Amino acid sequence: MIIAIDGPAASGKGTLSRRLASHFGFSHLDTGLLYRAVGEALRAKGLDPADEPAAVTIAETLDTSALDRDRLSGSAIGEAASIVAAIPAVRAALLDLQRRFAHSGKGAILDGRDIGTVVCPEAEVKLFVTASPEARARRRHRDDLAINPSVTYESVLADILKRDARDSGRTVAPLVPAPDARLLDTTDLDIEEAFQAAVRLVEAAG
Ligand SMILES: Nc1ncnc2c1ncn2[C@@H]1O[C@H](COP(=O)(O)OP(=O)(O)O)[C@@H](O)[C@H]1O
Ligand SMILES: Nc1ccn([C@@H]2O[C@H](COP(=O)(O)OP(=O)(O)O)[C@@H](O)[C@H]2O)c(=O)n1
Repeated sequence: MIIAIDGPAASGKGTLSRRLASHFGFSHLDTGLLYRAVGEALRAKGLDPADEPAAVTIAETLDTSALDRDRLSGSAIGEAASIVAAIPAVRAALLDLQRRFAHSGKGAILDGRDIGTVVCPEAEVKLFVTASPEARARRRHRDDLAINPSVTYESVLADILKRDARDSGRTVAPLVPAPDARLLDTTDLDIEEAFQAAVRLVEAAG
């Protein structure tokens, strides 16, 4: 079984995916880390994330064995990820490994922006996880404060809105719910409530 989980920044996709993976004994791939790793590699070389040939070369030779959310978190890398993610050849270079992961075991959960629409349109379960921009910014702000105590809620909200607009407005694999996705709005749900709601949706899909 393949479970596709898509949604905007800080909606709770990763938290939900990890819990569902452990509950159902499925493997999990956080596909945002692929784009973050490409963005971070460009930054580390002092290159512009919009440098298309360099971004494509990095994506084609990416070492996916060492993707670490802690190392790749942060809004600057998120922003770079969103810029490289709008380059069609970068997305093409990362597609095959995502599809192989999805079909590699008895069950896989992938979370990202285009899992239900492009990577795994055949997924048996598709969830589009969302929450109000303010709720998402509050959550991400709490996380970011641990790294940078002076970061403001307003700047986190602005970053999230800018990234969502770029992700939704790009021509290739935009952030949009698959027509057959179930919507899960977590604005007024805590982590446990969101998890229980997701389990019900997965079980209802068989
Ligand atoms: N339903 C929820 N209620 C409150 N906080 C949540 C909820 N879901 C996730 N979080 C918290 O919000 C932050 C962002 O969640 P995360 O799973 O990383 O989102 P995403 O993967 O969509 O970017 C994390 O600190 C997480 O613990
Ligand atoms: N399947 C995916 C996953 C991420 N991405 C891009 O990668 C960026 C970072 O993704 P992420 O899932 O790590 O971001 P957060 O939701 O954790 O903030 C997104 O803003 C998208 O631009 C994508 O285009 N397609």
